Amino acid sequence: MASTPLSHRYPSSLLPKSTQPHHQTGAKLQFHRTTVVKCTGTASQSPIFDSSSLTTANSSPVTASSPVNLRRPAEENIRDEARRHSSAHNFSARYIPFISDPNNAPPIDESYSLDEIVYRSRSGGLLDVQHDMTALKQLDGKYWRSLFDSRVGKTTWPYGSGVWSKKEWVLPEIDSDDIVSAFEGNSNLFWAERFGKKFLGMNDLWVKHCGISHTGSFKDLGMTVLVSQVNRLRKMNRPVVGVGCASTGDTSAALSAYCAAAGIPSIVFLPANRISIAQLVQPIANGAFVLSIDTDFDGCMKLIREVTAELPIYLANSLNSLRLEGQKTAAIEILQQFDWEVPDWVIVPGGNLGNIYAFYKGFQMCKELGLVDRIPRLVCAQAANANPLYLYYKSGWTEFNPVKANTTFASAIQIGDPVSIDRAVFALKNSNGIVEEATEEELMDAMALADSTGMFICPHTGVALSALMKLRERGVIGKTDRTVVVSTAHGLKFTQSKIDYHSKGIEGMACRYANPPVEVEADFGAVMNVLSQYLNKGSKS
Ligand SMILES: Cc1ncc(COP(=O)(O)O)c(C=O)c1O
Ligand SMILES: N[C@@H](CCOP(=O)(O)O)C(=O)O
Repeated sequence: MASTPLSHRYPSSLLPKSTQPHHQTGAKLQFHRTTVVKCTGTASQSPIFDSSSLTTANSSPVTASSPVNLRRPAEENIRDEARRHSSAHNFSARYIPFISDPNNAPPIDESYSLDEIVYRSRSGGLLDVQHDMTALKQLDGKYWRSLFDSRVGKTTWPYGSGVWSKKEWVLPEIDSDDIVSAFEGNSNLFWAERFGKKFLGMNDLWVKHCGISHTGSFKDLGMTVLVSQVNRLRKMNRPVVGVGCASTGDTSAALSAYCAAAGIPSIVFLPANRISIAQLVQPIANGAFVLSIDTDFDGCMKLIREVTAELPIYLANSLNSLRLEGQKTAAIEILQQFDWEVPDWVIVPGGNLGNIYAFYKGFQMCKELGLVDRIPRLVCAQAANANPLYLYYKSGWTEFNPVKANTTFASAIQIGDPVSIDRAVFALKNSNGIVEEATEEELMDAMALADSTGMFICPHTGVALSALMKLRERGVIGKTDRTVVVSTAHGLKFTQSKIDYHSKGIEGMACRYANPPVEVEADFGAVMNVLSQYLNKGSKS
């Protein structure tokens, strides 16, 4: 646990501004609570939801007959407006030790306020954010579904974000004023019609495009939560001089962007020459302090853990369970996008393994709170060059050994010693899950095939699609099974790998689906020749 007395050693310019009036510095927090929710029943009966209100999610009741003022006063911005509509609830959350075997767990006598700076339990294990489920259960599944549905696609602060539209389940106690958001989430759930039909004989295949996002990856979902909490801690005058992470390129991009938006210093440790140029330039452009270190991701992770134990730099990797609270909203969003029908399978590419647990947690919370009656089966897909979870799974969960991760085109999951291994195993065991792997050729071919049907995916999504292809081939995933593949980053971050593939420039790889450009003279006849050759081949459907 990082402690605070180091603060006096740091320049005051790096320390947070003075305490805001609405915060206390102790563990118990004070909010603008006007009423306490005691009701059960549906959303329309609750003080935090009014179905007749066009500006839903306000606490001030607006009935169908009330005059509804659709525009806020000109001098007000959306934060001011949110301040006027302070929510009323009694929801809360805290850190507890992560329990991998609830049947054999001792009673929990250890917990921490989310306002404490703590990443590990007393025994050195992982932590988990535990919500007050009793309070959340005072409202039924129908209520939560209506509330979340009412907030989609609006500009109401902060609910216009796909993450903060589920605020009560994420960080219930944070003041909306402290939230740092780019209205992330609400990402497209793409019906992969042509890919599904052509290559898999499937008609109900979907790709959740989490990478079509503010910084181009799913990391935005977790980072808005973490940076918002840091913003709050700094307003509480906690000595957080900056926020730091080790990264394979996406966590660093998200961290630097959200910190820049909030005016908080960010420090990123990157493995030298192991991330794409697009990912490298993101933190540079956003003003982060960028260290390019001559080691791999696991080496960077070790260093950042040591550094954050010494200095008041807040750790932003998914070891910090706050991140997963944001990431889990992608699972809730998938259910929402299917009108609360549960898909059969969800396939997630895995590296440091926080995300697979976040998906499990999101689905499980929806089940526990009555929004749905089951959860999907989860598949975690790894690159064969960085496959410690796959090997563990294949051993029948008997022996886990970290590996030395080899170079992979799926560079963001080149991780050999995943921090969240216990969380991932828990998620897979409790969802009747499966682990698959993909070789470099398999993942690059899958990416090329997906792109040829109109997507533009990253190699990690290629890993997930390749896992799907194998599971279809073996008949594990059926033709008509509703299946969601989670796309984790934007393909534009990984153009070099696509260039290498399409120019057939990868040693030892056939690049069977390469589509290189044809060089031709600036001459009508020459152009006509190549066109007629192309057209005679017949356009492949
Ligand atoms: C693009 C991309 N896909 C997948 C992953 C894997 O996520 P996780 O580390 O949570 O397993 C990462 C990061 O690790 C990533 O950046
Ligand atoms: N792919 C990640 C690796 C670190 O994962 P995290 O979720 O633990 O931060 C990255 O982009 O850095």
